[in-house]
Amino acid sequence: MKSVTAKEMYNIDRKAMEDYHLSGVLLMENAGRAITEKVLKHLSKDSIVVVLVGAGNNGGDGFVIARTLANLGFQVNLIQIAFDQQIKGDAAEHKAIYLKFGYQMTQINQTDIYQDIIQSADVIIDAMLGIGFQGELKEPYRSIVKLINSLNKTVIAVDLPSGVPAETVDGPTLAVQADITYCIEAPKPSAFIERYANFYGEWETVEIGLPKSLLEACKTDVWTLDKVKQTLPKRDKHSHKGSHGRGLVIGGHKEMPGAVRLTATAALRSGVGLLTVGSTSDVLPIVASAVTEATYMDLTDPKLDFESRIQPFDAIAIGMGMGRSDLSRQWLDAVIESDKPIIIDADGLYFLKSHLAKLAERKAPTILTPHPGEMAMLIDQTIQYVKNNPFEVAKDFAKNYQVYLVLKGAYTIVTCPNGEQTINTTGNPGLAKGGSGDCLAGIILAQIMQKGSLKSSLANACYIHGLAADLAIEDHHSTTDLLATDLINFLPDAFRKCLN
Ligand SMILES: NC(=O)C1=CN([C@@H]2O[C@H](COP(=O)(O)OP(=O)(O)OC[C@H]3O[C@@H](n4cnc5c(N)ncnc54)[C@H](OP(=O)(O)O)[C@@H]3O)[C@@H](O)[C@H]2O)[C@@H](O)CC1
Ligand SMILES: [K+]
Repeated sequence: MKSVTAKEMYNIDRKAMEDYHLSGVLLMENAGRAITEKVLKHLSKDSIVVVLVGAGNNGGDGFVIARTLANLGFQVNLIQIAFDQQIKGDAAEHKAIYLKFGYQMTQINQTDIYQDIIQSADVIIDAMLGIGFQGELKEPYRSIVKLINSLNKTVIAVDLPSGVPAETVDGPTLAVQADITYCIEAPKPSAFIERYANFYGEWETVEIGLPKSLLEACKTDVWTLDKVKQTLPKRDKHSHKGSHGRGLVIGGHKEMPGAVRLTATAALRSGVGLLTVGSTSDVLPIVASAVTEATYMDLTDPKLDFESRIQPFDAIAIGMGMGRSDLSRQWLDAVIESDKPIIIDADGLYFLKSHLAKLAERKAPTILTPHPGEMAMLIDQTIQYVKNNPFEVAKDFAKNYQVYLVLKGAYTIVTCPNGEQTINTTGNPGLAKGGSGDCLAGIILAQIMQKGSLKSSLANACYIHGLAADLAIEDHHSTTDLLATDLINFLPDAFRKCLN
């Protein structure tokens, strides 16, 4: 599945019309009918349906939905939130068909009755504003949105909840609070941005007959189980431990020995061939007592030649619980100078700010795994700015510094140095705890050393991390009690689901 911006959607629409001779009226009919099909699940034969229709093509979809439902015998009230002269093009054609069928509508200037009609609804269909919405919501939409949100009705949004932009806009958000949104062909980026996502309620896509090749050409993938099944490498019968990568985890200090332990265990559970943990002499025994399958490297040993000791490894993850000592800064410097694929997390990101310019020159891939706070620190912005503009922030950063960026959040976004992005949809609020990120670093370390593209390895790692948490809360845990250790215990179930 793709996530498609408004600009991309308008382009697809235009090409569908120009190159494939699919008319706008036909696409609107398809959209309206596809959504009606879904709406039927929410109706009983006595339901009173109110369809709110705006001035643009989102409103055009509303005319088709109202006509189709009325034609099936449902009691439908259509309110046109626009003056007649504002309804143009394809929407006007469908309005004419609606009226030709003999169905009634209420006009926007009939203020005294339309509020009562909205209040009488069992189900409200919001076909007021879609991807053409820009800026701040204007009247009369503002008052209508407030009225809808004050009522306890089933609200179904067409393409987007009105008031939610396809992508971020500045200013406060006033939008329809939908129970479910039926997204035309693809969810728009705002479905994955914290400040807008809740307005969608649940969301599902509907197919309206646009050529698949046009959608597939869009750059942002919503990573689904199908994608994971297609791309997650299966182990070859003749493989040996050397075929699955030799990983090094560097981190931990005496006040935080658990982080590397989580990373190491997660890496081992995620398919790494051989794993070494490098840490301080006081941390190593604590980790070693819990992680039997790893080997260890004392990074505080004065005789250690760090540069030569990291040479045999295929990839390195650094930063988890590492602390901010001079020693850890030196480890990070050496790791950045190396020609190894590296994952920089947590305290490693703290030191990274002064090294950013070096990243673009690295010969091997660099993967950064910031949460929004760390991202904000790296770009001198507020956390809110990062959360409001995650796609743009991640893309600019990944392209500028030629890194793979895993921007963590409720929907973790993986961005490649060429700007391609994937959105993760697994995971739950149980992950909002110390230790979750350490596990993710371990899964990533293991996955990037397997076959397949780096983009799919990273997207799969995020998917499996979230899936383990989702499976953990199915029967055993809740989002309140879930610990990172529990997540690791559910990695076997997650892998089995993805590999079978
Ligand atoms: N292939 C596809 O994708 C297909 C897409 N289809 C559908 O078309 C939809 C896109 O239609 P669209 O381009 O006409 O825009 P739409 O969302 O109806 O909004 C335009 C209206 O909003 C108004 N308006 C804007 N900002 C506002 C504000 N702040 N406050 C208040 N009003 C504001 C603006 O008014 P204006 O600024 O012009 O005065 C104008 O009247 C899409 O989401 C999907 O549902 C399907 O039919 C078939 C194929
Ligand atoms: K809408």
